Amino acid sequence: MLNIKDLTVVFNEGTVNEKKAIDHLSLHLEPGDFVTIIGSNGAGKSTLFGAISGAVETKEGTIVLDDKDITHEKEYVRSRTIGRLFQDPLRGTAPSMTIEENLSLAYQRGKHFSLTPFTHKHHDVFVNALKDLDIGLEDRLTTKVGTLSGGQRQALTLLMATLVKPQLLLLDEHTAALDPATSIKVMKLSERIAKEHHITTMMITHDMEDALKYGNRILMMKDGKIIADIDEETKKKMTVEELVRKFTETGEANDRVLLH
Ligand SMILES: Nc1ncnc2c1ncn2[C@@H]1O[C@H](COP(=O)(O)OP(=O)(O)OP(=O)(O)O)[C@@H](O)[C@H]1O
Repeated sequence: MLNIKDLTVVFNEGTVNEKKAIDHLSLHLEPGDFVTIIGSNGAGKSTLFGAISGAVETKEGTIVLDDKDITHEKEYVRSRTIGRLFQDPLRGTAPSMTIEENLSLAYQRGKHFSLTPFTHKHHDVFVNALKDLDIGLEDRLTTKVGTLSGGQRQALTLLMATLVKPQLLLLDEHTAALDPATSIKVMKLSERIAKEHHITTMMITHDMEDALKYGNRILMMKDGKIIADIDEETKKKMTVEELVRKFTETGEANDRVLLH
């Protein structure tokens, strides 16, 4: 479903600040894969998401999603089929608009007509989707999103990214800024939504326990390359300590490697 071949991304090319952030990286994902991505600061994890979502330019290589070459497709076009969540819960929702207005915008994504007035049919879709989130937002459709907590906002962003099923969901440390209990809730929600709708998902995390607990494959990155690719069977048998040891052996451990 996702096929990345020989991908290279270079920042500030030809200057003293030139940086090869992704270095001839190749990767193949199957439909429904949930891949966790680990690697220390500067390994190139977010840049990889940037290249896939079109936020950063690809210098070399190809990115093919469901048989379509999207390597040089504009970011706004890709955003119709690729959902992306960031660490900051303030990104991804419009604070001065209500929950219903935000969901309406998300619902129109990928459709070629402009905004239509909210209908009762849409209203029911939103209420049911919010009920399913189970965080008490279903009775608050007219609440302005800016007044929600970080966790509620991130859960809403997740819902918005998946209301119309994306081809690919990119989660970039999307629970890192939340308190531990809320983080677990949003993480479980992400896993459930991905599973129920069979959404191919890539998730960056610095939490080794989460990297093991969620998904069916782990990728370890260093210097813009994938240096370890752990399959489902190996992952199932692996302990957090073993994963941390593997991480340490590569010289990748730093103070952002979290153990609970
Ligand atoms: N817009 C940019 N301009 C110049 N250099 C950049 C830019 N974005 C990232 N880089 C550099 O590219 C390298 C990879 O950065 P990236 O943010 O992808 O790493 P990361 O693995 O996501 O790190 P972290 O865990 O800290 O988020 C780093 O050396 C970073 O400084």
